[in-house]
Amino acid sequence: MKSSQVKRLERLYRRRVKPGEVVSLELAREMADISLEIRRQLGILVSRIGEIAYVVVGDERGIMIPALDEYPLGKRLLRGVRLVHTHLKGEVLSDDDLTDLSLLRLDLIAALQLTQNPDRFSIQTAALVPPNGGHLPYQVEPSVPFLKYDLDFKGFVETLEQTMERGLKEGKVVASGQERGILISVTQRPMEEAVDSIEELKELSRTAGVGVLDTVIQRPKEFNPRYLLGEGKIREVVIKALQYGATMLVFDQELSPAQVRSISELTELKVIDRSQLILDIFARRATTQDGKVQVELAQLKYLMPRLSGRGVQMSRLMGGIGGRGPGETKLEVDRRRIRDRIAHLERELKELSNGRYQRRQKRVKAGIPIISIVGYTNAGKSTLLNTMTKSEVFTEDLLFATLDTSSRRLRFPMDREVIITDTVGFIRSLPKSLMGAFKATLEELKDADLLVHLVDCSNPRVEEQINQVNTILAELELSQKPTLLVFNKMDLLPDLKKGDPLAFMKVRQLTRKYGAITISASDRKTLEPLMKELQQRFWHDVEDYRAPGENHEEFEE
Ligand SMILES: Nc1nc2c(ncn2[C@@H]2O[C@H](COP(=O)(O)OP(=O)(O)OP(=O)(O)O)[C@@H](O)[C@H]2O)c(=O)[nH]1
Ligand SMILES: [Mg+2]
Repeated sequence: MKSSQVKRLERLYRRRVKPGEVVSLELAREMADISLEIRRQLGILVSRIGEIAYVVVGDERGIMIPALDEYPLGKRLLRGVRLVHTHLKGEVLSDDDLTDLSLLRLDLIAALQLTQNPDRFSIQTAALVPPNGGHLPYQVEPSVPFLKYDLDFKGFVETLEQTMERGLKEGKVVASGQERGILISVTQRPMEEAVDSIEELKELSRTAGVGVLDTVIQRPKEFNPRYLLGEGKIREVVIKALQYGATMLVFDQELSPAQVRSISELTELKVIDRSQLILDIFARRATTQDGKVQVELAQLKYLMPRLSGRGVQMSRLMGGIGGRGPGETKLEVDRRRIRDRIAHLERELKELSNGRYQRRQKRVKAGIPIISIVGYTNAGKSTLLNTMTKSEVFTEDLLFATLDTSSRRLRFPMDREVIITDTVGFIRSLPKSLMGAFKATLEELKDADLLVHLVDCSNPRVEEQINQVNTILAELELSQKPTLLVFNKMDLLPDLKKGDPLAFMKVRQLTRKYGAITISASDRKTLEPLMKELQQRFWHDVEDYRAPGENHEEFEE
C-alpha cells in the first residue's frame, strides 16, 4: 500500500458516527473510495458512542476481525461494537460474516455492497435476535440502496438488548438462576457407548443443578488437540449456545487445562468436564469433617496442574457451577500455598483415618461380622441400610447422596448380629484425584467379611454398571472378597416390562446368569430372601430363616 493510502486509512480513526446512525454517508463514501482503490475489503468497528475502535483491512474476499479485548462481553449480551465493511463486488453477507456476528455477538454487521462507481452502493445488515428455541440466532435484512437506508440505530440496539435480557430472565427453557448447559461428548468409542455415557452425564448435571438444553456427540477420526471438538463443530456448538441461551459447556471427556482455556476463550462460556462436575457434586454433598477434607483435597489436586501457565482464568476454571469449589480467596494463593494446604489436609486425613482404623479394630476384635454394601451410585444402598436397620441415613434420588460410610448394627435372631456399612456410590471414570482421596473411605471395605453388591435393575445401563463396579473393586484389590449380588428396585420391573420389554428380558436373563437375589430396598417385606441368605452365610447352623412376624424374634436394630 502507498503511504498516502495508509494515511487515508489512519485518518478514518478520527471520524465520528452519530449514535443514531449505523454509518454516515460521508464515511461510507470514503470507505468505498479507499476500498476500491486498494482492491481490498475495508472495515470499521464502531462503538456505541460512535467512535471508530478499529480500522481493518482484509483481502479481496474477506476480512479478519481482531480480538476485541477492549470490548469484553462479560455479562453483556451484545458486544457494544458494530462492524461496517465493504464488499468489493456487491456480494451479500457471507456465512463468515454471519459467523462473526454470532460468535463475537456484534451489535450489528453491515456490508457496503460496492459497484464500480464509488458513489453508488447498497447496504445490507444483519443482527442477532433473542434466543428462539433453536432457530437461526440472527436475522438478515434485504439490501437497500445506501441513500434509502434509514435505521435509528440507537433505538434499535437498545430495544434488542432489552428484549434479549427479558428473554433470558424468563428463561423459557430452564428456570432462571440455574446454569444452562449444553453437554458435549467427543469420542472414538461406539455410538451406543457415547449415548449411554452422555445419558449419565445428564443425570450428573441434574444432580449438580445444571439444566440440560441439548447434547452434542462427535466421533471424529482424529481429535483436534486445541478444542477436542473439530473447529467446524465447535462453531456449531457456539451458535447453538446462542440460540438456546446456554451459560456453560459440559464435556463428557476430561479436558486439558489448555483446552479449557481455548474453548472458553472462543465461546466465552464456562467450560467444565465430567471430573469437575463430579467434584462439584461431591463438594456440595460433603457434610462430615472427613468428607469435607477429602473433597477439598481432591479439588486442590485437580486444580494444581491447571494452575501453571499464564493468565489462567480462575473464575472459569474453578468456578464450577455457580462458583462453588475452593473459595475465591483460597484461589488467589499461589501454588506453594496450595501445596502446603494439600500437605496439611493429607495430615488431617491421616489422623481421621487413624481414628477410623481404631474404630475398625474394635469391631474386628469384637468378632462381629462386617457386611459392606457397595454399588453404583443411586442403586439404593442407603435405602437398603435404612430399611434393614430402620435407621435414617440420608437417601435421595440424586447421584452421590452418600459420601461417607456409615455403619449400623443389624440383629438376627438368637442374639446374633452383624455390622453393616453403607458406602459412597461408584461411578465410571471417577476422577483420578477423587479416587485417591476416597480410597481412604473405601479402605474399610478391606475389613468386610462380605460385600453386598447392590444393583439398580431398573436402570437401562445395568450390566455396564455391574461391570464398572467390578472394575473399581478390582482396582481396590477387593476382587477376592466374598460378594453377594443383589438386584434392587424390583418393584419397578412391571413398568419396565410395559415400557421397554427388551430391557426387561435382559434383566431377567441377568438375574438368572448371576443367580442374583431380587429385592425392593424400600419395602421391608421383600428383604426376606436376602436376610435368609446372609444368615446362612454367617451361621451355617441356621436351618431356616423365619420371616419377621408377631410371634417371631425380629431382626432389628
Ligand atoms: N422404586 C424403588 N426405588 C428405590 C428402591 N430403593 C431405593 N430407591 C430409590 O432410589 C434412590 C436412590 O437411593 P439411595 O439409597 O440414596 O441410593 P444410594 O445407592 O445410597 O446412592 P448414593 O449414596 O448416591 O451412591 C432413592 O430415590 C430411593 O428412594 C426400591 O427398591 N424401589
Ligand atoms: Mg447412599
